[in-house]
Amino acid sequence: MAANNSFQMKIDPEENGGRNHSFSVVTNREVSTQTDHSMQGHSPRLSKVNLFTLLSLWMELFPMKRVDQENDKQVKRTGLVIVHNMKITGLHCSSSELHAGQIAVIKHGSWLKGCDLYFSRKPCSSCLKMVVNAGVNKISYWPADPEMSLLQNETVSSSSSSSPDAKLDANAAERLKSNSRPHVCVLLQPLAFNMNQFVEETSMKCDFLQKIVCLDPSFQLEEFFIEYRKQRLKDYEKIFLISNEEAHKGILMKMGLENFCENPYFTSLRQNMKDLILLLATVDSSVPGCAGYGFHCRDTQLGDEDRDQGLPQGIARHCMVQAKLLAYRTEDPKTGVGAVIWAEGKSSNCDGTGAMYLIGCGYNAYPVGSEYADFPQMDDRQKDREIRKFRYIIHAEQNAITFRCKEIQEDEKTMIFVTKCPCDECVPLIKGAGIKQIYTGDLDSKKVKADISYQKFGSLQCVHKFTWQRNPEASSVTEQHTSTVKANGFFGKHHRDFEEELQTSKRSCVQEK
Ligand SMILES: Nc1ccn([C@H]2C[C@H](O)[C@@H](COP(=O)(O)OP(=O)(O)OP(=O)(O)O)O2)c(=O)n1
Repeated sequence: MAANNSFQMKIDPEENGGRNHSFSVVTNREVSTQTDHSMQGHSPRLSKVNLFTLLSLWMELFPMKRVDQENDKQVKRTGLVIVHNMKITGLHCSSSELHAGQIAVIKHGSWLKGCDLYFSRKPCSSCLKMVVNAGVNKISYWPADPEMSLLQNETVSSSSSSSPDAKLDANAAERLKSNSRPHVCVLLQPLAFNMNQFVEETSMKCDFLQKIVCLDPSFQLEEFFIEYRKQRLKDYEKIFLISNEEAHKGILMKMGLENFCENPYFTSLRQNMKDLILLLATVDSSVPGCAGYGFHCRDTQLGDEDRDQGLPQGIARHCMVQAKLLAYRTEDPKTGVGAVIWAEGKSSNCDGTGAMYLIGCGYNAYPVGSEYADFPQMDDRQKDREIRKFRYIIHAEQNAITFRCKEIQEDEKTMIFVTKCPCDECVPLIKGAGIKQIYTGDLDSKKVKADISYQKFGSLQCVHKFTWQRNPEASSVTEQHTSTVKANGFFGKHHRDFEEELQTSKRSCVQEK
């Protein structure tokens, strides 16, 4: 068994006849919707499995109201990604009243049949039995402290270890795992070679940070970025990694993952986890939640009421980071773009995302089913227009609209978050689809290139544009940065407090002066 579950081995649980294996690790097994191949010679890209895992972690951090944080301390907040036919059909997180698995059952019901579920924590037995019953295909979870926390915790009555209930729950979950039809496992893949370095470089060059540089030439980009990421990394390691290795092994044992406790598997497991956490912290830092910048509406035609329809900055940033993660699945050899569409329902619902629910998401890629080298890949620098990529690549927004999992309702607020300014091909699509708000960067706005131009965005009417820009009410970025680092203010705060502070203090839409 130990050899079969080797961390270094390429394991296909289905081929192994091992649907019920206690765990499996898939290494170097790329799963793609579109061009199903490794794109040698191109920038490294995220595997689907890692993208879903990262999104599940990120969903755990969806900005929440303070009251939700006072939840039962034994139950950890959990993020969840629901995938059907390798396409994301749900992004959720637990709320003060409901666990992520319960929300999945409420929101998706029998549509869960055949889906793969990625949890940011091993779900408790109550959730596990319901999603197993719904006929899901696969359940993957992040191998740290489970939803029903097994960590020693001062808030838990038993002082020496986890509570008896948590232990009973771990045993029941283990039994459900072993006796159930779906494959319940830990799916983590090593990142592509140089992936973290690539993400760091592209994050610093991204439209959001570059806009700050454009508007404030004294902005110390690198210094700011490194410091901001350091803090995010510290926060996320605290949430998603068990710092004490022995405690981590103890939890893995209790979750039935004893084979992960042996070396070299344990070291590899932790390294994979740390690499993914670093990637998350880096991507998060490319849309920084301070420095006086945010998504603001500068449409002078709008009244105050319309401008106030914007999302709290913490939520807007959160959705943009989702889009940024998606962009690292791009098939464009040069420019990765991600898009995610959310809608706000009429009333707040049971989900940790409040009234917001996912409509669809995507990244720029060649048409579904195409193979690498089926289509041209060159850009404008190539004189021969025949071999340029632009007429072949499907844009992030186009994929998000095409493969949406829910319909866009005329009477609801639907919002698209896209990591790059929508081009002239996409602007009419977004408007025609009934999307009411666009959150994006406008660095490329008004640009005209030979095969792609960004002229229509500026004059787009009837869709509110929330572009990344300086909040006119905030002090300069340099002042803020210096004072925050010196005073250890924002930087020293826990991410959620920080998000909350942003939400309450700065409502988004502020007219550019
Ligand atoms: N809102 C947008 C904007 C662009 N794209 C995609 C379509 C192409 O895959 C790629 C084009 O990006 P650029 O306009 O930046 O063109 P290049 O990739 O050639 O880069 P540049 O001209 O900046 O060097 O991005 C997208 O999906 N959604």
